[in-house]
Amino acid sequence: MSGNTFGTLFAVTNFGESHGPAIGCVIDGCPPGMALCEADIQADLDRRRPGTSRHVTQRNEPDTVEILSGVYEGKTTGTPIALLIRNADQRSKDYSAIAQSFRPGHADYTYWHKFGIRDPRGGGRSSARLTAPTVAAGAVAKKWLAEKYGVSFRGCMTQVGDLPIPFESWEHVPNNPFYAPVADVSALEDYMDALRKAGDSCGARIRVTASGVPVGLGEPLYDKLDADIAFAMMGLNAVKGVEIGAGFASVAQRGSMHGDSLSPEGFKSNNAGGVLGGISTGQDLEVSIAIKPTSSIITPRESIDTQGQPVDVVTKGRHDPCVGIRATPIVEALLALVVMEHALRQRAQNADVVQPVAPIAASAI
Ligand SMILES: C=C(O[C@@H]1CC(C(=O)O)=C[C@@H](OP(=O)(O)O)[C@H]1O)C(=O)O
Repeated sequence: MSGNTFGTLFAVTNFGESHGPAIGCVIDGCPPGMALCEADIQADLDRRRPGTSRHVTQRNEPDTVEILSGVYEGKTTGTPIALLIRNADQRSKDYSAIAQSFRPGHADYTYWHKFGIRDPRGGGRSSARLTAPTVAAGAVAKKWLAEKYGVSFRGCMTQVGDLPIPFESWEHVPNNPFYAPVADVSALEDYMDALRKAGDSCGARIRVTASGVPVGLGEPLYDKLDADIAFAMMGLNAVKGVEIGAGFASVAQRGSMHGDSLSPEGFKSNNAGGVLGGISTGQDLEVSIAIKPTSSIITPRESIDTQGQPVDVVTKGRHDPCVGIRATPIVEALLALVVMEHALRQRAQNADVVQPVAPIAASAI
């Protein structure tokens, strides 16, 4: 294994580089018989694609998906589904000045040492552009999970840099370029405009939830549902932290408060984030991630070149001052891939298990 395939039963192999001819993925293990067309996938790709506001990279990629295999007469056939997204707007000369040096905080340094060779154009394989195939695969998983179990996914930005974003309503999320759950995003716009002017970057916190997840998904020990969620999230570029449910706040909670009380009507809180003992409770899965500031910035920084000599690094080109702004659809897709994998496992092992007590309905909290 070389780290390019996610999942076993629903295995997604990602390929390509930011400035190569195309990027994409092959999904092996999608159940047959599901209606699937490009439009089902394109909607999520359009939510992630670059160049859609002044707050993100100005690289203009249509990110049009082509289904090359695995679908016949509009239905999945159970064979590998190959999804292709052509690169259309590369500007590789922006990278010539830093081809022989390392951007502080970037994978340039580790790729060079690991492989002894790297494609420096647009970050090559380490580019955030490689999140597009993840979103495409996630859209396929989301569709199957919605049709089979009624699972739905949504996410939002809850902090940009040092500016917390209060939660007002999910309704606002599709109406602004930040995926912020607030009606008025002027404070976020001002924050990002000032940051861009300063030639700097910032991090973000993203929340993602899955609703309607059946109780019982996950494994007791090494493949816990929450462990796999953390594994998936840490596989996303720039992620430095993952929280499930109350997360780090649970350190300061008392047991009398943290444990979610049960009633015949449902759970009374969701500190567990929808997972107990590595297995889904039927409540919403609640995940938050911390994304670091983008490493490609125009502010000069101290570094070294490939000969070990000191250099000042200035990154030219078209970059996201906050990669978190476009992260929400990616994080939803990753959660969908994890739930898909565990839903297929559960179907394989426990489809005939008779519940001694019917699972309680997910609470309305
Ligand atoms: C193109 C995308 O984002 C890119 C992510 C990226 C990086 O280094 O991660 C660098 C930039 O690429 P380039 O310099 O090649 O234009 C971004 O524009 C995308 O998300 O589709």
